[in-house]
Amino acid sequence: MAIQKKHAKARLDKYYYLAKEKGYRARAAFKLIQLNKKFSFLQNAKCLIDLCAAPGSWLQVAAETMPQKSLIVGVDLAPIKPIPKAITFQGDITTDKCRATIRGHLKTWKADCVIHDGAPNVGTAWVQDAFSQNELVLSSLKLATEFLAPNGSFVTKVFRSKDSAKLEWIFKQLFAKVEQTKPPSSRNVSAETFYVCRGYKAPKHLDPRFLDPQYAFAEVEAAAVNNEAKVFNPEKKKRKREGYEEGDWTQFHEAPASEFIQTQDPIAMLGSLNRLHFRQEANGDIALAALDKLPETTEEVRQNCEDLKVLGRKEFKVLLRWRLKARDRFGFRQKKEGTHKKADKTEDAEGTQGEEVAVVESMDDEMRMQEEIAAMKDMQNKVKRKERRRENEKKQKEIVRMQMGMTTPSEIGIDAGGPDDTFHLKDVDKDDSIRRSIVRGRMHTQVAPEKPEEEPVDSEEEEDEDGDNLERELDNMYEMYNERRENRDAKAKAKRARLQAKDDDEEFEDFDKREGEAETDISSDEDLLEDDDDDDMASNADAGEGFTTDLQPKAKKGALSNRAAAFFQQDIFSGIDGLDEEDENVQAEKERDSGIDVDSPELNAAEAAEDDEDFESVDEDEEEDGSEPEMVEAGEEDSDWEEGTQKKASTDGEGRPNIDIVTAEAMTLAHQLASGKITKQQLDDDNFNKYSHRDVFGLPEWFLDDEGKHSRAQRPVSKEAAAAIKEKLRALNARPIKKVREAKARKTMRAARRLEKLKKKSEGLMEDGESTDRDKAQSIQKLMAKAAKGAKKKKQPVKVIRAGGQNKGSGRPRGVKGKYKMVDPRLKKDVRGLKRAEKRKKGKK
Ligand SMILES: C[S@@+](CC[C@H](N)C(=O)[O-])C[C@H]1O[C@@H](n2cnc3c(N)ncnc32)[C@H](O)[C@@H]1O
Repeated sequence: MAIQKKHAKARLDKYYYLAKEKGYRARAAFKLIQLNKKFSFLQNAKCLIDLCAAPGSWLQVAAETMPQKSLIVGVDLAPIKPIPKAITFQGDITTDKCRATIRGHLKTWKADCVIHDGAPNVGTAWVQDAFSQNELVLSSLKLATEFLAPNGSFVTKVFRSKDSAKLEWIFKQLFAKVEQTKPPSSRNVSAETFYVCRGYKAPKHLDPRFLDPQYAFAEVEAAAVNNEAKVFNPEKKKRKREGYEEGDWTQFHEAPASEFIQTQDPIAMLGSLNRLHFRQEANGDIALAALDKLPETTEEVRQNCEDLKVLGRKEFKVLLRWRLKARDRFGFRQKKEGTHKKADKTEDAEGTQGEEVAVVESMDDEMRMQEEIAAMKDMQNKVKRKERRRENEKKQKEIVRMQMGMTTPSEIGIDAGGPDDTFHLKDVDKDDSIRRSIVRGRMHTQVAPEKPEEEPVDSEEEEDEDGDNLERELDNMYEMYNERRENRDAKAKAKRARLQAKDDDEEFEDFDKREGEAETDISSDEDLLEDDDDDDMASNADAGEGFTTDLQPKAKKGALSNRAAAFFQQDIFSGIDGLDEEDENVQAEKERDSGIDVDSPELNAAEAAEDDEDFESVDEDEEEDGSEPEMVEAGEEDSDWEEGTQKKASTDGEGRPNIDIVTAEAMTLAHQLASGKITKQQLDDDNFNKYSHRDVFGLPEWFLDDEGKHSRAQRPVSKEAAAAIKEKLRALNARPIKKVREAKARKTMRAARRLEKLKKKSEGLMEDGESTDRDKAQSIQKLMAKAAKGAKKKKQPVKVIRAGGQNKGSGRPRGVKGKYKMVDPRLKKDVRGLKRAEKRKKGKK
């Protein structure tokens, strides 16, 4: 079964992004918002206690929803960064110390609301998690009973388990109204549910057992016990969720071994008892004494009787055989009842037909069958697992080999695909959205396999789950890495925003409608000019290219990316000097470029070959005779959009394409074409290289991102072309961007103001009749020196911060303003040492 990647992405759902946008510390904020929307417990609360409040999103919601001057107290094991209008402290809600601290903060107040979203150290066994979460709920309820005002509300998270019913029962004893709900922002996959308990009854006396987990969770009804399963399949232990039976408070049960011999239901005894004993009671049990002395009662039998709970199938069999033999000896083997009980062949052979042996023998049959089935299943799973592991290893090796340049991606595609490919590229081509997702490496895309897969067996599911977990972890880590990178680097952020926008068809349509309205997700001019290096594959998909055919010529493209071109077409840019100047320059360069006499058909071929380059062509033939392209590709709309804008942007008055060449490779290629060094046919042939049919299906995003950066066709670059492009870029970079120009203008303005001030002051000095000319000259000189000093802005020193301790993570270290530089502690010490040594050296000289 293919590993699904849906989980990692699914975790970053809309609430995650919404929380980020709204400034909440966790997406959990929406759970409280939604709970409060339904039950309105916050609006009128004047005092609230948030138990298990870190990182503090519930406190944030409470602070903004509750009336001004409310008292809000939050506690958690983890520290909580300060929140306006809330008092927070670190503590364990199960301790008396925490209770005392809350009491200290509340003083004489009573809480109108106690909210609890606690989760223990989740990640161990589910049952354990649920149990300790429920214990935490009881602890929070205990605090609630102490601090809640009569009629107050208690809102808590509960993990659904056999104990949740018990908890509900307890809530109902203490509150007038108890409602269970799961807000939409709580993930469906999560076992959590929320109880909103209103109208606290504030009983004068509360039996402490109510809030004691030992009692509280002990009275759950037991389910019917399946003794057969315990005996036939003792290795498969079921989770024990039943609790104690009414009136049966012990977990240990024993019976005399003689009872086991006499009983008609030996399975039930073996399934329910802990021990079969041979102990003689006061009155004496003759049967037991006889049994004790029987030669069949071997040491092995005795040992098995000691602890039935630890026995396996084999040992149970031994006991059941022993029972039959003993019954034989005592002479109470019974007639076989009914035909449904099969007699054991060996015993039948001895002529014991009609005797009671059915249970054991049928068990043997049953067990044999079960064993066989289990063995077969095991074998099957093992083979599958082995195959899968081998395939993964092979694929991994191939990837490494490919990274080392020892193989081609297409080889990997063939190997990984194998004869039973779960999908076909052509199918994917048919659906544009799927294709785009796949190109981005999103394997969880909804490619519906033609044949529904068989229901996987349990063990397989577990295995896949492991794989999924690993995959999810990797995805999360990659996502976190990307986030950190984006925080540091605005360019990366802009790039991501651009990619996301490209991914969204609606955005494209909208953009089209607006025809050049502002594109807000592009943050800097440089970004606009920069063309994506590493999203080539993605942009190919967006441009409507299929996986199976890449031969159709693409839409043309100018020096600026489409978005950049559209961006700069906005009215707001029309009056800006620099940008107009830029346009003129670009135009001038275009004219210079179009000096290369490139006729369109050749150009088309060149651009078809330049698959990975920033250089695309208009389909001249199509434009002239209006004929339809031979192949209608998926994603046609997008490419239409691209073509439309491109055509407008880059044809001159006479309908000839204006080609602006922005890369050295493209320049080299254009030169080769123009000078006849290369023909269209050769270009076509060149286009079939190891990069042209890259199979990206099933590859994770991080891998594709990296591949996109490095694994691409290397085109020849001539020295002249490189120099020409370099020159062009230099000219482009020489032009200051608007912000720089503005800053310079501000500086000039400030200097002019200072000069004006100086003038006024010196005029005043000159008019002073008492001072001599010399004094006046000196004063004016002083003023000028002062003004000159003021003009020189003090350069802010760069603070050197040691990494480690509190400054472990990314982002600005606490309490540091201005420029800073993070260094390795060792480095800092070493540099200091060097400086000291240098000083010493100088001193000696
Ligand atoms: C899901 S988080 C709470 C999120 C919080 N409601 C928010 O909106 O930010 C669960 C918290 O329970 C806390 N926790 C678990 N056991 C605790 C205990 N015994 N005492 C205090 N806090 C505890 C954990 O430290 C964790 O921060």
